[in-house]
Amino acid sequence: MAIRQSYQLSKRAETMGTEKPSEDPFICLCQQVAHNWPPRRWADVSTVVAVSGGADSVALLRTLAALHQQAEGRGRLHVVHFHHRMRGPAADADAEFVRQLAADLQLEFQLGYAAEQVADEAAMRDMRYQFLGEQAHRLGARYVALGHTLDDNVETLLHQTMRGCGPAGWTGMPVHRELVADVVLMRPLLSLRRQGLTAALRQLQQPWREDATNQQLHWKRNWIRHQLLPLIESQYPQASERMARTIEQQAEVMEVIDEQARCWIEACVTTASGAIVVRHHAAANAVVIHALRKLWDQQAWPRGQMSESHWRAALAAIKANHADRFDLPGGVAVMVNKEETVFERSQAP
Ligand SMILES: Nc1ncnc2c1ncn2[C@@H]1O[C@H](COP(=O)(O)OP(=O)(O)OP(=O)(O)O)[C@@H](O)[C@H]1O
Repeated sequence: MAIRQSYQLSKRAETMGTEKPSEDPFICLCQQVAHNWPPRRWADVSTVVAVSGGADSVALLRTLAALHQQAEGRGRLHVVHFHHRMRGPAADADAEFVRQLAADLQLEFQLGYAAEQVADEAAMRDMRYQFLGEQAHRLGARYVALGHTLDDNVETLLHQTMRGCGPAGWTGMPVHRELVADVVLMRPLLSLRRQGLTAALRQLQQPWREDATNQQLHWKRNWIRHQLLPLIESQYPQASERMARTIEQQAEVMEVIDEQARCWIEACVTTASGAIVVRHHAAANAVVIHALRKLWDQQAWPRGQMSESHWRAALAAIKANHADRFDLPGGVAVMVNKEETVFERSQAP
């Protein structure tokens, strides 16, 4: 299988990089990815490709493998799968599927296991990212590539909006960011629709694994994917692409707010271990609330229980002109004086 695939890919590669979008779904996908992330930027350094076995990351792997082969780069592609120790035999089958796919593509394969079982999605993701970062360091890889698509970003936007996030929750996932020192996390498929990926895989006759949880509508994210978005798109064709553009614009707005928040902190805030002291000074509400979130993170104060109304209370304290005293979640005491507001966290979480 490896030889046949290699022949097919190099034959396809001859037509890649041409300006006109190909009608061949796989070549079209390769063109789009090469446009988003030109192989000359990554083919000479090593990349870890995070493959769950799902359609998106399988399409990512097939595409990067084809482009890498065409570019004849000096770097290596390493296929990495993380086994969460959840979902029993189905998870074993995912790992075996990815191992076999890597072997077919004649690529190196690394398998990691979660040290403990955790059901929480965010904790699972943290463990996975930690493993990916460790592997990238160990293998000397410059990039870790993930298979997130435009659909993932739009689903996140809807999810965050309905949970009442602030403006920071509308910025979506970035195309790239630092994962750990010297390793960049890349999302080469972030501007692409999922259906284009599955069309490419069908055309290649490349199977993928259906995640059992993807089929269960009790996870809210999957309800958004399978129920809500199709309903929205039945009335607003192209709604996903439009929402994706909104995400990009919102990310630009957040850059401005972030810069203003940085200046406001510099001008009005003094911090010490366990305390944030804010001299009263007018600034736009969005800037102050964003600055407070940044300050909470700098202090490593928990903000899981800080709802929008708590941030608003903190904002009102900073803008108040009378003495006051109250508590915020996470053991943060707020003391308002005439000139300044002090946020102090003395007790352990
Ligand atoms: N168990 C895993 N091992 C390695 N990489 C993973 C794993 N789970 C997710 N990823 C990476 O993170 C990306 C996003 O994960 P997410 O859970 O949203 O995707 P998925 O629905 O499981 O799979 P896919 O995106 O491959 O269809 C995947 O595209 C893949 O690159």
